[in-house]
Amino acid sequence: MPLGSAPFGAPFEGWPGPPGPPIGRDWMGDVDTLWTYLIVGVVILALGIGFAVSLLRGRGGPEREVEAPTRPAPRLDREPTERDAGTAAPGGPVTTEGPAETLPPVAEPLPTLERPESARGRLQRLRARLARSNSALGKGLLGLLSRGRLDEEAWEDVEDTLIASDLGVEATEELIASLRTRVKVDGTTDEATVREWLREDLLRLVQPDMDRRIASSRVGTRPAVILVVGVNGTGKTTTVGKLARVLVAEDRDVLLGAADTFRAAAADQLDTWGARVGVPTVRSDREGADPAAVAFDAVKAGIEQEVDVVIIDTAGRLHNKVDLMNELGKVKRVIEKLSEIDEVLLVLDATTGQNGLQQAKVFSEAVDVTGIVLTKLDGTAKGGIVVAVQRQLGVPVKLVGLGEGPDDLAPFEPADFVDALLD
Ligand SMILES: Nc1nc2c(ncn2[C@@H]2O[C@H](COP(=O)(O)OP(=O)(O)OP(=O)(O)O)[C@@H](O)[C@H]2O)c(=O)[nH]1
Repeated sequence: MPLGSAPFGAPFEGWPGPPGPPIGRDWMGDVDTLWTYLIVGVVILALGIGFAVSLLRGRGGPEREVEAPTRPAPRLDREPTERDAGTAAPGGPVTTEGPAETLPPVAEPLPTLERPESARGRLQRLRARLARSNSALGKGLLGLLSRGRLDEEAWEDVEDTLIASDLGVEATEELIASLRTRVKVDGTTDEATVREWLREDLLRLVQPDMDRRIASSRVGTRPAVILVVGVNGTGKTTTVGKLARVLVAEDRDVLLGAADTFRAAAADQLDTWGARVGVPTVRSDREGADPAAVAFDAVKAGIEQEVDVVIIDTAGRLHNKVDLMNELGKVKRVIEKLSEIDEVLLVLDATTGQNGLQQAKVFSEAVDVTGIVLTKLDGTAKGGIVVAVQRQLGVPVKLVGLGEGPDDLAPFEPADFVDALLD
């Protein structure tokens, strides 16, 4: 068969041709060879295209992984904080549940953490506020006692000033009896001397020997647990936030529990306070969730994350006293399934006077109050409430709120307090 008439075409001129019998002698053999070349060519082409495509896709690889992670990141019930990234100082990074797995990097910028003011000396800084609002007590007493001859009318004025400061009847009578004796024995009304008497007597009434430390160190293998209670509006949530700052300034690793589920905004408020200093908040997304369950979760997280102290905010607004007390009792019982409660802080608004004392009585019936936080002492001339509430409950005032600023909560120091009253 002539070359040009080969049914499936012929090799180009000069094509050496495959080894074997000469072309054209066995056309069936030629066709087989042609098919072999064709198939090999197609396979090589396909492989080449496949390789090129995989190279191109390889360049876009990591971005695809971020867009479509194989498993969602473990969910935190809060905004991520610096601790989640493992960069916070005390206590190391917060761990989350679930098996260790490399997760895609979080692109969100980390919040800048604030450095709270050291707790020491805070009352000194805030002393002027205390002195300003309580000048009626200090200056009034000094003025009365050093004005010369003290007749019955003058002593009645002293008594009225003390009662008006919410010192309470019993403490007022004690103080007047002591002052009368000193005036009688000494016979002097020199202002410096009278100031010193008052200082001594007031300090004695404030009971400087009471233990005002706040449980904030780990107990064995578990964190200290602080429960914060009080009527709504007294400054409870604010106090929990400020207390977290006091403890962070003392290098404590803190975790907050938002068990005030009655008011949804309270959890957000707490979250914000915590995030500012890198402290995580355990909360529920559901308004009206069971506060005992949130408190339980918070203590559980605190144990797992090996923090130093868990502080739990509670609700203070319920339909009636019985509801409130039942709820607090339940929160307490449920926490105690995991841990003892080391501290129950009762927050009282110093401006509410007798009302505050009544609240103190009710709360102390439901939980064992171990310390009092007196808020809003900056806005009242009723510094005497410190004495009255300590006497009524037999527990110390441990902290005082002296303003709305984040570091306006100070450990209560009796001597500084009395000095401020007499400034
Ligand atoms: N002047 C002054 N204001 C304070 C002080 N402590 C708290 N406050 C203010 O009191 C108001 C009420 O505070 P919250 O912390 O929301 O009160 P709460 O007791 O948690 O109230 P609920 O969450 O409704 O139960 C806020 O405006 C605080 O800024 C303080 O020591 N001095």
